[in-house]
Amino acid sequence: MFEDDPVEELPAATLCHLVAGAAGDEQPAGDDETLLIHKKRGVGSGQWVGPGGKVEDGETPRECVVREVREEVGIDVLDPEKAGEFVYRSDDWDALVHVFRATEYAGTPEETEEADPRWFPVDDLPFAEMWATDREWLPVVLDGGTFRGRFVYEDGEPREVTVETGVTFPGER
Ligand SMILES: Nc1nc2c([nH]c(=O)n2[C@H]2C[C@H](O)[C@@H](COP(=O)(O)OP(=O)(O)OP(=O)(O)O)O2)c(=O)[nH]1
Repeated sequence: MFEDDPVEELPAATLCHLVAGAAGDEQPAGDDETLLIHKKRGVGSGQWVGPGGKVEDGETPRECVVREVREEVGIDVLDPEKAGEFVYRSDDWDALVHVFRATEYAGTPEETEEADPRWFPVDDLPFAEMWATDREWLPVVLDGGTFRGRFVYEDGEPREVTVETGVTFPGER
């Protein structure tokens, strides 16, 4: 899928999708829920997204996602697992985005300068206020699956949407 795209030259970024059930004291009650943030600044501000951000020099994507979740909502994710990756291209920002799924965390999500966190039922997500193409892959990730994708936006609209599910990430957990 990335054959004609020099993805290794793109800046790397991450997203974390935390899925929690009714188990454990600090987990929300009821069926599975997932933590989204209402992003206050940066790429995608004003939308509901998974916490995450840009990978810094010398950092692995897994280290980045742990740091970004701590910075944005004040919790530690304990078991981030690679669940997907996609190329994102637009008029003003290109990236290779590594998507992680996690089920274990320590702490309580709190609002920060960057983000307002909220739990959503996994089957009732605010897609109208999310990136248009997230609906193509987020249900797969929340259901325990994997994907690879390529999304090209022009004038804020998706022009190219390609998703392959059931992929593997050799060398990743
Ligand atoms: N949900 C979703 N997130 C996306 C898409 N494309 C895309 O780049 N992102 C995410 C990946 C990163 O988490 C985020 C870009 O990084 P950021 O602006 O949050 O970076 P940062 O926290 O390091 O912030 P900053 O210091 O530059 O302000 O946008 C997309 O199509 N869907």
